[in-house]
Amino acid sequence: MAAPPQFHVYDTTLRDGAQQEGLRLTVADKLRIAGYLDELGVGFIEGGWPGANPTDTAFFAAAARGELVLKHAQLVAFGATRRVGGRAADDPLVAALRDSHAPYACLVAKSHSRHVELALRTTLAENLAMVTDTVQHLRSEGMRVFVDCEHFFDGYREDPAYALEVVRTAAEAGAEVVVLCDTNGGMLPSWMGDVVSAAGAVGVDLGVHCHNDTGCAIANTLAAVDAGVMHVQGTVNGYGERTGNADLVPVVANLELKYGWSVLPEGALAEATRISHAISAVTNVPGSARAPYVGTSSFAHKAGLHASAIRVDPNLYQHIDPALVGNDMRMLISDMAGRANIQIKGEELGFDLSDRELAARVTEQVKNREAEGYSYEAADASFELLLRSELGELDEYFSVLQWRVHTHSAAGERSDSEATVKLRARGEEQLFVGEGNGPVNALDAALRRALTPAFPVVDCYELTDYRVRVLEGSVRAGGGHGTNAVVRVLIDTTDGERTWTTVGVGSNVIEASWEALSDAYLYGLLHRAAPEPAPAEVTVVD
Ligand SMILES: CC(=O)SCCNC(=O)CCNC(=O)[C@H](O)C(C)(C)COP(=O)(O)OP(=O)(O)OC[C@H]1O[C@@H](n2cnc3c(N)ncnc32)[C@H](O)[C@@H]1OP(=O)(O)O
Ligand SMILES: CC(=O)C(=O)O
Repeated sequence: MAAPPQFHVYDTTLRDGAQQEGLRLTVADKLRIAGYLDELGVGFIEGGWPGANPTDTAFFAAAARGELVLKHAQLVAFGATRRVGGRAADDPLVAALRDSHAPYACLVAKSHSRHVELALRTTLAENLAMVTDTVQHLRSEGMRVFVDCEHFFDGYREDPAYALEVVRTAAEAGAEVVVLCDTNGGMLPSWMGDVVSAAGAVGVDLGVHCHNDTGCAIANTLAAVDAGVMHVQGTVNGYGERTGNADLVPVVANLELKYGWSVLPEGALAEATRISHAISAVTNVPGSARAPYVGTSSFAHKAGLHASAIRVDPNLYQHIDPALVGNDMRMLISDMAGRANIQIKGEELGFDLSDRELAARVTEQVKNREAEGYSYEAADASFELLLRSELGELDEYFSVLQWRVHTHSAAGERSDSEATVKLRARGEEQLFVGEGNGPVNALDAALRRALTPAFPVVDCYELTDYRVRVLEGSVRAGGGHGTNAVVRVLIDTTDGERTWTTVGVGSNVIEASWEALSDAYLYGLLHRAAPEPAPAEVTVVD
């Protein structure tokens, strides 16, 4: 089934999305995001509210200067109907829409009689006059106009005749699409159809704009599509005021993949994951791992039974092929793994685990170690070390003979730490001391110094994240609690090109950190890009 020819996708990430708590966009951010939205292939990009704040005004000015070149999308300037009792032609915010140079304006208009009386503090007739005056004025200035009917669904439930009158007024004044807004986000999917159908009787193209306060924004948007709207609004990653707006990516993915409609340019949907993540990087709001279609967990499989079926056919436990949205299947290793998880993951890492007994042995090891507190799901690098060790393929790049760390602190002074690491690498015993502003930092410094003569590459390894979790009642702690509990440490390390995660478990944070740290160096050495030059001469310090 093809989408109706006039159907289009309208993005409001830069306007309603920016109304999210904690989200603050600069002009440069907005320009970058607009570029990504254009790559996604949306039909319209609502860039902000010119005249309402300097950033949005500057964004439209930058776009008009040619700093934003859109291949697919049309730029829309958002604003409101004119002030009560005034004239659209004299209204400074309406003037800012005209001056935005955007080809389209989208006007928010009140459509709920109680809002007109209480929030706008005017008559129902004056609100209609504000709609007519503003739409006609902008049309006469050459702009194309959409109207967002604020609180339409709540207004319809309370005073259907007035809500429909606002839709009719906007259409008669020249609005091309009248958008029904669930501003407070209180609707349910089964309530949408009747209301949209009633508005459909007006005879103008309708749109829908849903908020997620009932957790139903995407479902409500699709229910409105089923009832005949021709325009869907939403934001990438569901950004927006309170609980957010309808997340546009699952909306378009559902339309393309479930309805079979072509609503994006060919091939664009396969960029959805990259674009969603790229926009998260600009907004600095981490994307949800469980976001439909594009989350890092969207096609991650943990349960053993799932994995065993996936080994036969991945689609037995996936609703689509993840490649359709540019995502990947991931196999997780945990105490819920069965042989199949281990085999799939092992094969992914390049090992032959077809031997059932071998796979069963690794599975048992994983389960036992997870019971002690290890978490392989988050530490792929440690899983690979465990696997290599079980397969007898773990090269001993170094063996640690001894390590210790001291922390000195005096009242009122910053505490300093000193660590000593003694190890054997390339046949040489080395003893190095490292200092740091904490015991883990000192251990890292000592280990790095001890390894550098034999493996200079370690100098470029950098610890980028360090997470500690106290595991109350783990098997290893014998059910210990509080300060007697087992500690799990996860360390992310990078060599500038790839990043890997290792896990350590111990009865204290230093022991756990040491395990995660030394495994991080070992994994890095196993995967170093080029063979090391001949070991430098070793000088023993201490
Ligand atoms: C549902 C939505 O999310 S719509 C988008 C909402 N977004 C924003 O509000 C962000 C940008 N807003 C702003 O920067 C400011 O609110 C401005 C510049 C628009 C207005 O600021 P101020 O002039 O200081 O007014 P303030 O924000 O206190 O009140 C809004 C005014 O607009 C009026 N108003 C509200 N909706 C409308 C409307 N659809 N059409 C015309 N006027 C409206 C209110 O009645 C109020 O009027 P008053 O000044 O006579 O009391
Ligand atoms: C217009 C808009 O953002 C709303 O009604 O929610």
